[in-house]
Amino acid sequence: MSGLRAAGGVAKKAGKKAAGGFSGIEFHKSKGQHILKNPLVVQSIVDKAGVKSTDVVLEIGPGTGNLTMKLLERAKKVIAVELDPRMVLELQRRVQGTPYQNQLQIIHCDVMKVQLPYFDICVANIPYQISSPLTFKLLAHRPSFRAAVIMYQHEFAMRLVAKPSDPLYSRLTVNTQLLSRVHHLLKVGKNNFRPPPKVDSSVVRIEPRNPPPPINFLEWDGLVRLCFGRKNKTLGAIFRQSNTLALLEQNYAVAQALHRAADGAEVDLVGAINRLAMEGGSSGAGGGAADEGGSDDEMDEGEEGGAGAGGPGGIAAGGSARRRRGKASEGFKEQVLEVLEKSGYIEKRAAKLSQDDFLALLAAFNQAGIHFA
Ligand SMILES: C[S@@+](CC[C@H](N)C(=O)[O-])C[C@H]1O[C@@H](n2cnc3c(N)ncnc32)[C@H](O)[C@@H]1O
Repeated sequence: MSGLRAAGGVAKKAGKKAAGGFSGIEFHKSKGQHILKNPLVVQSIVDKAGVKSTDVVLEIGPGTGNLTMKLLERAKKVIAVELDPRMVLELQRRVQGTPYQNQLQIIHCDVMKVQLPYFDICVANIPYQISSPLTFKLLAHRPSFRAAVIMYQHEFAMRLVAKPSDPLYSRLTVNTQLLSRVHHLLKVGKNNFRPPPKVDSSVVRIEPRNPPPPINFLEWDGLVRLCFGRKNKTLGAIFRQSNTLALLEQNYAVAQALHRAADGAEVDLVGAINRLAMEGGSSGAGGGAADEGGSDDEMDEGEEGGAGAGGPGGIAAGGSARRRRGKASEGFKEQVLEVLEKSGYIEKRAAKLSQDDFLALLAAFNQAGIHFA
C-alpha cells in the first residue's frame, strides 16, 4: 500500500501490522486517527444503531473502513466523508471487487466544509477535535435524520447526556438537549483503538427533535451562554453585572426600534445553529488535542469566563459585544430584576435549571421586551 505510506513520509514501524489488516500506515493524531480495532465493539455499535436495509448511512471519518464494512452489510448505501487521501485510497481498495463496491460513496473532504447529502442515520467514530461543531452541524442539517450514533471522548459524551446538578451540566448540554434526545449507549475503553487515545470514549445516540422547538435559537443560546458563564452564581448576581445590563439595554433599544414582537419574531433555527456550529472552528486537522484529555467543548466558557470576558458575547451581535459600553440605566436594571423576581428565578443557579426553566425564563424576558440576540 504505497499510497498509504506516501502522505506521512516514512511510516513508523513499517513492519508492524496496523488496524484494518494492512501494514505501514502511519496514523496522524492531528487528524484524530484512532482506529477502532476491536471487531466486537464495531459490531456492537452497528447493532445498537439499528441500521435498516433501506437506510442511507452517513459515516464521518471512515478511516481504514472497519466500521464502514459492517455498515455496508446492513445498509442500502453508505456515504463516507474522509479528509485524509491515504484513508480514501485504503477504503477504495477494501471495497473493490466486493459486493459492496456500488453501495459506497466516498466524499474526500473536510466534513466541516462540505454540504452534507441526505441521510437517514449517521454512524461514526469521529475525530474528537470537531465534536462540538460537528454535532451542531448535524443538528442543523435538513431534512432532519432519524438518529446519529457517534463515538465521542467519554467526558464530552457525559456532557451531552448530563442532567441538572450534574457537574458536567453545561451550555453544551442544554443546547444539545433542546434540539435532540440524547442517550448514552456504550463506554469504550482506550485499548480498543490503535493507537490508543489517552482517554476513554463513549457512544451516544442523538435523536433530533422533529419538529424542532419553535424558538429563536440565537436568543436561546445568548441567554444560556450568559447563565453558564458563571453557572454556580445566582441569576440575580449574573444579571446585576453592569456589562451584562449595558448589553441587554442596548438589545432592548434595538428591539424597540425594530418594533419586534415581544415573543421573538423571526425564527431561523437552522441559520442560528449553523452559526453556533462554526464557532468551534472548521477543520479536524487543526490539531486540538481532544484525545489528550483536554476538553474540546467549545461551548463552555468555564466558571470565570462570564460577563467581563467573552460571556455575554452572545447576547449582542458579533464582536461589537466585546467593546466597552456605558452603564445601563437604573430603570432598566429594575426591569430586568423584576422579571427574575416575578418568574421566581432570581435566587436560582444555571447549574440546577432544567430545559423547561430556561424556556420559561427566556419567555419571561422576551415578554418584557428583553432580548439576547
Ligand atoms: C477516530 S478515526 C475513525 C476511523 C474509523 N472510522 C474507525 O472507527 O476505525 C477519525 C477519522 O476521521 C478522519 N478525519 C479527521 N478530520 C476529519 C474531517 N474534518 N473531515 C472528515 N474526516 C476527518 C481521520 O482521517 C480518520 O480517518
